[in-house]
Amino acid sequence: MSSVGHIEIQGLTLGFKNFGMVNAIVENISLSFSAGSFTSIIGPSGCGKSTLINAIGGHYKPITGHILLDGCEIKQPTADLGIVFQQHTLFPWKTVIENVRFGPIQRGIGKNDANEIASKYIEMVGLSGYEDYYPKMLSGGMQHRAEIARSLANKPAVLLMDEPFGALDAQMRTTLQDSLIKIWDETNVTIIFVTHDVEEAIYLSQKVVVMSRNGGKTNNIFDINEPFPRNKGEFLFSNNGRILKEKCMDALAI
Ligand SMILES: Nc1ncnc2c1ncn2[C@@H]1O[C@H](COP(=O)(O)OP(=O)(O)OP(=O)(O)O)[C@@H](O)[C@H]1O
Repeated sequence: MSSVGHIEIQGLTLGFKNFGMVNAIVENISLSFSAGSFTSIIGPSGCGKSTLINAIGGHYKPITGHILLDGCEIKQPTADLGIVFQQHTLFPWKTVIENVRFGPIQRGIGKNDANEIASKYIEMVGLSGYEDYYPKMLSGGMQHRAEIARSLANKPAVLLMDEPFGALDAQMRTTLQDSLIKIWDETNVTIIFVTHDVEEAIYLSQKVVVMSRNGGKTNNIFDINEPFPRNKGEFLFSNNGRILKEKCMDALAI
């Protein structure tokens, strides 16, 4: 079990100012993500999933309430909070290894050590041999792998993922899902994963949080008590898998 990466959300309200008025998106939610856990967040479009994940990443300030990482208030983005988005954010003018070692070098780590760190995570995501490729020379799935390696190279306590596999075809998605579970197992990082795909949420996570249409309420939280490693096909079509899927779909319809 990991000792770092515990996120605690207390009475959180998030919103945006429009014409001088604050429009609350997420209202008074409280949630806990234990250190080293894997949680998925699902919910209807526009309910505030991305807003919440960005706030956990230190990009939005709460209107009220608190977001704590291991007991300390999150006030700004830090290396402890890695974020992977659906859209690619790799530097196009840098190679894979230059992208991945960027964070460590920014943190003052020497080039040789940064290369070693980068190589470790490039290998972990299955991109060995592509170190000197530029992003445009990689497929969409490979770019996602490089993004994940770049986040992991900062040794974050928490990895926040906002629909990272949303734009990929089904086969690539399954491959990356399996890679992610392996990476989670190897790193013990806390993962908070936003997705539209109920099956993806159930397959990957220990817990699924369903946000509601109004005020992003999180009253429906389902524990996925299926041991890892999971067999995707078997689990999703098992009685347990089907019941969980139905429960999530019902909660989404509220
Ligand atoms: N920068 C912003 N300024 C004003 N309103 C915003 C801003 N960002 C998001 N919103 C609004 O906040 C609400 C929630 O958006 P958010 O992107 O968090 O939803 P979501 O659940 O992630 O949606 P989707 O599933 O479609 O990605 C939306 O109504 C959106 O218009």
